[in-house]
Amino acid sequence: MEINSFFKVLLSLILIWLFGLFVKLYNTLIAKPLKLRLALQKQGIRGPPGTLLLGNLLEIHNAFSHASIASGTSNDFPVSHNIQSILFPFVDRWLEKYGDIFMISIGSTQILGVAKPEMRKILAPEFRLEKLKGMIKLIQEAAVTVVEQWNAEIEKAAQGGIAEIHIDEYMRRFSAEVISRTCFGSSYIEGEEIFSKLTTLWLTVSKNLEFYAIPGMRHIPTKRNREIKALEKEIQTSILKVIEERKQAGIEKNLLQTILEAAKSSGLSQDSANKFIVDNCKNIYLAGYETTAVSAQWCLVLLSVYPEWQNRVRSEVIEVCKGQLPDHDMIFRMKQLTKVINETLRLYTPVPVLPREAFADMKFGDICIPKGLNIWLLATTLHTDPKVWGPNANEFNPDRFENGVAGACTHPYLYMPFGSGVRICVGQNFALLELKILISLLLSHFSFSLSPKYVHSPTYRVVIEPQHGVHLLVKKL
Ligand code: HEM
Repeated sequence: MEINSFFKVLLSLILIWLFGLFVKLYNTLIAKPLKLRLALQKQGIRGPPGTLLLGNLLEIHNAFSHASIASGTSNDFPVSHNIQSILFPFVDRWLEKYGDIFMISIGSTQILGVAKPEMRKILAPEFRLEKLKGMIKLIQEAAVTVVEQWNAEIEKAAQGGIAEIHIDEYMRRFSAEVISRTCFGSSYIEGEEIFSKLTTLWLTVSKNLEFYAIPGMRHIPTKRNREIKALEKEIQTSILKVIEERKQAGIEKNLLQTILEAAKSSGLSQDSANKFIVDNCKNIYLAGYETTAVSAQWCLVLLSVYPEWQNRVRSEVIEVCKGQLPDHDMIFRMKQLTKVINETLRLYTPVPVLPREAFADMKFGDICIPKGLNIWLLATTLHTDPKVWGPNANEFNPDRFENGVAGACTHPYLYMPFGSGVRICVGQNFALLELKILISLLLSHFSFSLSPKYVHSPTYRVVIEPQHGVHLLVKKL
């Protein structure tokens, strides 16, 4: 009898739990998206029709899978750099059909939010100008290492002083070394394991990026989700190991120490403090690693395709640096280099979509944004819109930045390689410094052109990157 009532209670609890789960799923997957859609429809905002549960997800997925790759060898490099039409053709279609603002539905979870808002307060001062000046030496050293390695490759090649260099790993190592040393006081070798696992994590997540936008998708125990979980655990262990080693070595003042102090003063339990530390370290590695490496790759590709610009920037570097390593003041004076980097980040912006979620009802101009709505700012669309940049919007023309960003487009906020608003990239100045020092040093030592092996095919795997990597023919000057 007692056992019977025990099972009855258990059954009732299970039923209540199942009912709760059903209500929650119904709300998240059906009621909430429908309510948001209706609120937008009432204001005349339209979009492609989608299915009840998946919205436009399958359409986006198919478009991604069949996106035509802009394949072209070094000899037929496209004059137009309209990567939007290659990578996000459906966006072009929807813009044409539904206007500048359209709605799509794919659920509401943001999957790769890079830093917690409260960490901004801690991180932002770490990248202030005076702090950056202190980082220059480390960046210079990492850039000099790339020069030495390329020199060694040229010596090895012995083909009239020209080497074919696959630059991807060099750019990644440079970026990783700079972040490891400036932010964490460890060398790339110590952090190598973390970077390689992060890259694997990155690639695993990016295989079906759009599906992870569905609420709860990450928690379903699929094979891929289990792989992701295992990798995250390994990354956590590796980061905690580096932190422990740093502690024992008596850490100097660096970003890691700032994060540790913030965790200590937050009054969190040991487990939560560890999670806080690991999350933030992971975010810095993720946010600053691939983005910088891939920007350097695209910049070198474009300088190879446009030798007149390569010569123009090199002349400037030689004139400003006079054989010295580029420092902060010299970098400030390099106008041609700044223009080329700006143009690279416009056409091949590494982060094409900036997601935002409205935490409260808000109004933008005439549009009422209901609480809970996800807003995606499509940087690639904004960066190549002829209404914003003029009829040559898809061409490489660094001179458009002659009078800065404000002079190049109809509104400076429409240029957003580093995002915009309160969550703008905290590492923006740091990244620009890294890129300028590296590119100017490479230009003063080498000339380069695209190797016949290079195939131009930008692809989107969390950042926009060259699908088959970049091979350059590099000659010592
Ligand atoms: C060319 C290189 C880089 C590009 C293109 C880039 C781009 C971006 C973008 C688009 C965002 C999102 C901003 C928004 O949502 O408005 C972001 C956020 C962030 N970036 Fe970067 N980034 C680069 C390098 C770096 C570096 C080197 C670091 C640090 C070492 C860094 C640290 C961060 C952090 C911490 C955030 C999160 C800020 C927040 O959410 O409050 N980034 N970055």
